[in-house]
Amino acid sequence: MRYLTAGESHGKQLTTIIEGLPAQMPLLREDINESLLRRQKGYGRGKRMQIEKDLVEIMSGVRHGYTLGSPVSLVIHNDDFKHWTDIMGEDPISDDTKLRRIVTKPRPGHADLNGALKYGHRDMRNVLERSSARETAARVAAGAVAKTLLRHLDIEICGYVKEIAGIKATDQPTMTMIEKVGVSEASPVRTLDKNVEQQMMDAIDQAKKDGDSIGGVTEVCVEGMPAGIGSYVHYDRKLDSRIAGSVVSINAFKGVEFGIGFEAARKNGSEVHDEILWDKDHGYYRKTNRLGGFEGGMTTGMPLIIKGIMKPIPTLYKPLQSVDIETKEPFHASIERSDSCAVPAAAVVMEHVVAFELAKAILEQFPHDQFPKLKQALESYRNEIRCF
Ligand SMILES: Cc1cc2nc3c(=O)[nH]c(=O)nc-3n(C[C@H](O)[C@H](O)[C@H](O)COP(=O)(O)O)c2cc1C
Ligand SMILES: C=C(O[C@@H]1CC(C(=O)O)=C[C@@H](OP(=O)(O)O)[C@H]1O)C(=O)O
Repeated sequence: MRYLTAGESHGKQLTTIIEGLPAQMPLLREDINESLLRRQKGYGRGKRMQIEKDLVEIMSGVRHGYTLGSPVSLVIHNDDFKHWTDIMGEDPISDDTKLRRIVTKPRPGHADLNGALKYGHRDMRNVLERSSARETAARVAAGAVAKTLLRHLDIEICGYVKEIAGIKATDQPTMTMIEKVGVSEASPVRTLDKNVEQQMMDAIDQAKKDGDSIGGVTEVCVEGMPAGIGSYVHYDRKLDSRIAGSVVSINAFKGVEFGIGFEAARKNGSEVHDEILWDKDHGYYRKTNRLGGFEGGMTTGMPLIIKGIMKPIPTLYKPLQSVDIETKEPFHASIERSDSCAVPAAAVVMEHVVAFELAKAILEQFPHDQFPKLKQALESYRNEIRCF
């Protein structure tokens, strides 16, 4: 299974095409919309999120609530496009640079300058429109389809905020806790401790007041993955490495940790590795889960615990210095709008990119064109490894 996305941030729409889904899998528009709406929430977002109301249109590959086995194509319309029709339309436009809103001032921390150098664009709008994190809406749509597949295989996944600007969530949530607490409309920074949540929101307010931005740490927890998904035989079949790649591919993500993560470098082996136990009901399991559910590029059957590290948003109201590519003069740009913190939204994005990698790995290991057969195959495998 794979997916592609297309679309510019202020263009007409975002498109996602997913290929390789089995037929006869239940899939509803609501499954995807719920994820899209969660991604739009989050304290610290800018004005753009007040313009957009992300809703998916399923254009192909689904009939009467079930997949057909043919490519699934999904569309999300950009409501902001109506303000950009001339600038983002496909028809030729006047040479008047003001009218075209040509971008010649690259923003530090964005793809602007490197993208311009690579593709030869003297108008960096041609870079920023695609490099924008608006594209993560299309990725969440793909991930929501993958999450639906996982859910029907009794695998649950959730992403939440672990840390914002150095303020840490105090709890280690389990799936039951996540379901109970959820992600509320008013304060989608997911932590059980209201006090910590308030501190995070205060830090976001302060950053905004200072014209600055902040980053943080997101975490994804997965329960129900059987042991032995992924492989140790080749670098590109190691599931932890694929997940790491997909997490770092999210805009502004600069690192990944599994389980205790970088802490492992400072501990002895006896404090890091997870001892193996067995009982009749559960089969093999671990006394601890410090390695976050991965060994040798494969799942261990324990919950997967994955952290993503997000840098602060690069566009600042108190802007950094840069150089105009036409005049070569230094400037301090003024900006119109930006998020000051997108960590809560990014936690939802991370949940969905991880979901896609997991669903893909399962389909590689149990290749079935019909979803009921995939479900059956996974169930037999679960029984097999329990008694192994
Ligand atoms: C959900 C989300 C929202 C974002 N919103 C903004 C934003 O409003 N302003 C901004 O400058 N960067 C924003 N970013 C980050 C930039 O898209 C990203 O830093 C930039 O494309 C450069 O990519 P890199 O940081 O991965 O190198 C956002 C990222 C995510 C995941
Ligand atoms: C549109 C989204 O995020 C955008 C990501 C983004 C960036 O530079 O990455 C910049 C902002 O967009 P704009 O320049 O239109 O204000 C964010 O709102 C979204 O998440 O759907």
